[in-house]
Amino acid sequence: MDILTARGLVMTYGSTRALDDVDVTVGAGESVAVMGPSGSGKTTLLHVLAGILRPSAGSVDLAGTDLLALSDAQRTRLRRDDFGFVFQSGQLLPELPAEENAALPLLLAGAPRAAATERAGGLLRRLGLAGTERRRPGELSGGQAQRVAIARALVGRPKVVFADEPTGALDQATGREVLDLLTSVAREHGAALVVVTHDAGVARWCDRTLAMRDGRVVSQFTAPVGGAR
Ligand SMILES: Nc1ncnc2c1ncn2[C@@H]1O[C@H](COP(=O)(O)OP(=O)(O)OP(=O)(O)O)[C@@H](O)[C@H]1O
Repeated sequence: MDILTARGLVMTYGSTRALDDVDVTVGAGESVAVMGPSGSGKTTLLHVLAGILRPSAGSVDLAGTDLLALSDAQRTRLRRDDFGFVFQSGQLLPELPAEENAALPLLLAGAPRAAATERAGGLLRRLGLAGTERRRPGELSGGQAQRVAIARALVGRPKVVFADEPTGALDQATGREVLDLLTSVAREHGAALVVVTHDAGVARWCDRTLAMRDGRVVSQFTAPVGGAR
């Protein structure tokens, strides 16, 4: 079953066609890597799929809901409830311990603190961060901070997690570890994943890789069943 379906996406900035008639579908629980040279439209695609940017043309449907037909307030709520986000560098709140950073989406949605931090703590431990729950971001390594950001992206049980170069600020070995965890934990939680990355090795962990060039999807690769997982 497809959870996210985008058709005929066009995004123009003046004379630049950042997206040029892109069709994308993402299955429920599926992980999709988006690759391509700088300027090929990867971030624009991610932002349009996530309802952050409104395309010049085309449609985006999340499980039967037309994202572009929603009001700004409805779209903001849908983003909060159904989507999780991981950015290049975690964007954690420096004053809050790891556990509360990870619990933030639940706390902002009004969940009781004990239940929210318990769920966040469980995710942090699954991500190999047992013992760091009370540390603030400044006391974590880059790889640890990104794992807190992954916990935060998943804590609200989103349908789709969007990650834009989530390992761009990490060395390659740490980056691969984090990407491996991101894909496997998203899979365990039944969340689909759309991840923009420059790391060609990422295809090992994702179900499918889209290659972009000049605003178009020029090829797609499906990972061999049972691949390197
Ligand atoms: N806000 C904007 N205003 C004008 N042009 C933009 C804007 N955002 C993106 N573009 C242009 O759209 C094209 C696609 O940009 P995008 O950031 O999506 O590419 P990308 O593949 O993510 O690149 P990178 O790997 O460097 O992050 C580029 O030519 C870029 O200059």
